[in-house]
Amino acid sequence: MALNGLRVGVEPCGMVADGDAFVAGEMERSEADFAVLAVTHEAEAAVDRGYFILSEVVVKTSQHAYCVLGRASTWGDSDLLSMELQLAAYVGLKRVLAPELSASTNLASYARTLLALVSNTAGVPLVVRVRAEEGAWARWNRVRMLCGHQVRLQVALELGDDACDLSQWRAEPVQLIVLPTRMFVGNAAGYPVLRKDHQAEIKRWMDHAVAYVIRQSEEDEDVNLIDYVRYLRFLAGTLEDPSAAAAASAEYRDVLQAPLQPLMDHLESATYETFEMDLPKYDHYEHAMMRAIQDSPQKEIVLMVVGAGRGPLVTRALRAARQAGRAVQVIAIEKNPSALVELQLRNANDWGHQVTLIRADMRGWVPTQRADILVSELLGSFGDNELSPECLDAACRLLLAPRGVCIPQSYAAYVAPLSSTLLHARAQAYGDGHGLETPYVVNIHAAHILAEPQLMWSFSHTQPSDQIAGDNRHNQRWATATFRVQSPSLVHGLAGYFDAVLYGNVELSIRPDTHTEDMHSWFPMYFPIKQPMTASPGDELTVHMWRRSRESRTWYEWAVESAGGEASSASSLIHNINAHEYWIGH
Ligand SMILES: C[S@@+](CC[C@H](N)C(=O)[O-])C[C@H]1O[C@@H](n2cnc3c(N)ncnc32)[C@H](O)[C@@H]1O
Repeated sequence: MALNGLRVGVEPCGMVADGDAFVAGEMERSEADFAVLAVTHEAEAAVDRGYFILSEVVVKTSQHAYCVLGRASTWGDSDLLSMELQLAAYVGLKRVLAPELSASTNLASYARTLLALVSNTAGVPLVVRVRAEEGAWARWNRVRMLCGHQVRLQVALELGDDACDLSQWRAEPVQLIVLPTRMFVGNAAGYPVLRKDHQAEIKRWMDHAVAYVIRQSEEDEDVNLIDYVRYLRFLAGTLEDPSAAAAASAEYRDVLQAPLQPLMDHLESATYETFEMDLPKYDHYEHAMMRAIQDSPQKEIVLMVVGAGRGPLVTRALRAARQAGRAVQVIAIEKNPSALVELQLRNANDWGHQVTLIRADMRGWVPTQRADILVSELLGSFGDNELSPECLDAACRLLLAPRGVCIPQSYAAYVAPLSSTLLHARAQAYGDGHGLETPYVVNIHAAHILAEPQLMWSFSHTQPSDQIAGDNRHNQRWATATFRVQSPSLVHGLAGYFDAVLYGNVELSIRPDTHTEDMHSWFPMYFPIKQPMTASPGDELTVHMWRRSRESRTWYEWAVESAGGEASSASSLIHNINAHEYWIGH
């Protein structure tokens, strides 16, 4: 089952005389959701006249506007295109297909016409038709750059006989996948089907918010479009159901969220509830605690959960102790006073009053006895971005016994360059135009990750507590990583990930290649860059990243440089210098 509802349209070959009649007749008979129809009959005479006469117009009324995608006249008079767009806006068409962008198109003049059109006509986005072929992406990229990344320019990608890698198109505003009928072959019963490689490609797109257009090729004038429409619906029906975790996170696809600040702010009960639904995360914690309890040389083990929230790790600690068959005294420390109310409730109802509850900031509480095992979950999407290093340094100094263990033992942050028109546009629109120098937590979907993520830095909590420095300078970092670009791309920023060693070989990861199965607590991070950067195959992209700290603030700064030979090197700004847009409060 597709995560997004499948919408299939038909585009008849040749001109349709009456759009309304086509929609009510052939389109409905083909079981399509919409039709692609010319707006007018290329009526150049209308330009001098200043208006269209009825016989020149295909879509005459707004009656069927909801199920018609307009097609502009072939390249020619830009005044005619302008009149067509006005008419399209008038009858309420939601989009208009622009003439094809091909190898023979003069890109500058094409871009100028499109930009003039979308700048003049309020409300009707233009969809640029491109064939998926060598050089197509570079042409589109030049046009959208010339148009200043206009968000009302979108893409209709027409597939052809050749199979080519379309992953870079997933970072683009592709609204339509066009399938000419000549791409189909006949099966044993004579019905149209797609080749295996085309099927696989179409299925990949079915997980994205695109619609499909069956374009009737000239040689297929007599075919029954209903067979093609039904075949696409059949293909969608063969998709596997998404896992529960994928279904739960689907509604957050490409939604930008400000990262949580659990140290500076007090979280709400509903936020804790969302955390608690991620059972695989707590299973891993329970396993790590059980192993640490088994390995402990102490007779009576003291286990502290620092930052206990509403208590899911406390429940798992008690279970781990039972499974290990060892006597464990559990102490829960939480600074959020409201969460402490729920902790008391659970202590009475579920834990038989056996847990000691402390309302305190772990950085300042002095215990009467120290912990043999100190458990926390203070991890953000970039590992250290919820200030786990700052909190655990202090907690290890104050609370941990000399040979005690900290769960997690260590965690590391990774980045990869990313292309995503959608994420960049959303970051640009975020926060009154200040949104491009701040990171976001986002379920990254309409994007192309340009290379394998690389390590930026790590933090470890395995050193003896008396060797942890009292100031925070040792938690500052500066890292550089270089990536080799494989395909022509427009870099819109960085994807950030983390992994963590909880204890021994019990690990958590949100890196795409090592992601902990079905864990959904953490979406990746997106660090935008203000000005997207073009990169060509073979170019090197160098990412610089800083973790800086001063007084009660910690923040990241980041920059990207590209080098493709002397003449084609470029550098982004160093983003968020001195925390001027984003910081994490201590
Ligand atoms: C990400 S939540 C995890 C909560 C809980 N362990 C869970 O798994 O649902 C982090 C918790 O740590 C608490 N916290 C953060 N910094 C703290 C500090 N310095 N001292 C005590 N609690 C802290 C927050 O209030 C929050 O409840």
